[in-house]
Amino acid sequence: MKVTVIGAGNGGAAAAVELTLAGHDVALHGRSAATVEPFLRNGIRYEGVFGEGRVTPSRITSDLKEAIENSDVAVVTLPTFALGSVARDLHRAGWDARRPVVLNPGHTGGAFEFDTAFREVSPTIPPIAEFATLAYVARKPAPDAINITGRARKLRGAALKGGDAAMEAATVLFPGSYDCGDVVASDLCNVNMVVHPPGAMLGASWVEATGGDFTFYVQGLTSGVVRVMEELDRERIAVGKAFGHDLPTVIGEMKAIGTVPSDAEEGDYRAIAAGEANKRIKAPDSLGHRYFTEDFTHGLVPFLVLAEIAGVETRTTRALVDLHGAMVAGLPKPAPRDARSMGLVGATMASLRARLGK
Ligand SMILES: NC(=O)C1=CN([C@@H]2O[C@H](COP(=O)(O)OP(=O)(O)OC[C@H]3O[C@@H](n4cnc5c(N)ncnc54)[C@H](OP(=O)(O)O)[C@@H]3O)[C@@H](O)[C@H]2O)C=CC1
Ligand SMILES: CC(C)(CO)C(=O)C(=O)O
Repeated sequence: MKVTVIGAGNGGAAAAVELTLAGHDVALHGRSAATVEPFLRNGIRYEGVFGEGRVTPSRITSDLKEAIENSDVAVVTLPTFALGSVARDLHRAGWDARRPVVLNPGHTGGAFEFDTAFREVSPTIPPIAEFATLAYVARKPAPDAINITGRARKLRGAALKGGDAAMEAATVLFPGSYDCGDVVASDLCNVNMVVHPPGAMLGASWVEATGGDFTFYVQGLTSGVVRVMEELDRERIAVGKAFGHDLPTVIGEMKAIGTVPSDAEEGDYRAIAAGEANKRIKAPDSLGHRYFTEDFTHGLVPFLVLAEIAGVETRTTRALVDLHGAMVAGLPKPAPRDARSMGLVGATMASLRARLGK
């Protein structure tokens, strides 16, 4: 397939490596010339789950128009606070309603937000599918390199109404991904909104005092953090139930993904620290890190929107969101993914189901 990967950070570089190795014709787009330049010079050096080597995608560019020319499908692999602006940029660059878009990841409400932003600028909408989480655990050790320490074994995805072509493309491009049938189920299985906020919030002073010089799970996932995480997860599962979904615990979901050991008990939240890809993950270096900027405003906030539609009380989630709001007041941060940006102002169960095509 001719595929444009939008985003040249950790996930985008990892996707460009996997898709190129699989024989797809890949164009890689990064918004900054400075970010794509090292890849242009040397290709993408990779190590980890796909072995070691260097790949050179067919095109590497910071020009979006050039990146999407003749492309069959776009894979958006960016921090999810970028999805609204990317939808508008894609339309301006000439992306039309016939070509599918895969959000890898969409996290919670990504497809709703992308769809809403695209509708603001275009009367016709491309097929849109989202993954609940990124297909990888990956970090750039150098500007021209990517270390891919994990690749999701099973990757939950779903498409909005009219988005089947996007989900079909997603399953071809990313083996192991599957259609869980409903965007709300995919939204509620964003593992990052469960595994990051409790430790980030309760460890915030340690983050600020040390600049994140501790391991987020091995050291930071203490008993108190686990108890808050369990409560948050209970609320997520209750919201799922109200929507008719029998969701696994976050540990069950991570077992399927492959980021906690397969023999872990579904209720053993400490098992996250035993996951090979998680063991060395460092704590956020500041309150500007994505565990703070993204997983509250683009994880828990859209989760609260869904909880409200479902009529489920979510006190722990609300407390985390409120504390986060107070803690980062006055700091630069992305606008939250709220009911407006998801196109869900005044939504009811019935209107939401209609939007899903259910
Ligand atoms: N990395 C991982 O292991 C995991 C990541 N995730 C999730 O996957 C998503 C992608 O993560 P990851 O790839 O690590 O993210 P990165 O932190 O690597 O993303 C940084 C890149 O995004 C670009 N970017 C930031 N904001 C915008 C914007 N508004 N418009 C266009 N480009 C933008 C930056 O461009 P520039 O170079 O110009 O600054 C930079 O290249 C996130 O949602 C993350 O939470 C989930 C699980 C694991
Ligand atoms: C894999 C995961 C979920 C672990 O925290 C992540 O988001 C990260 O890489 O930081």
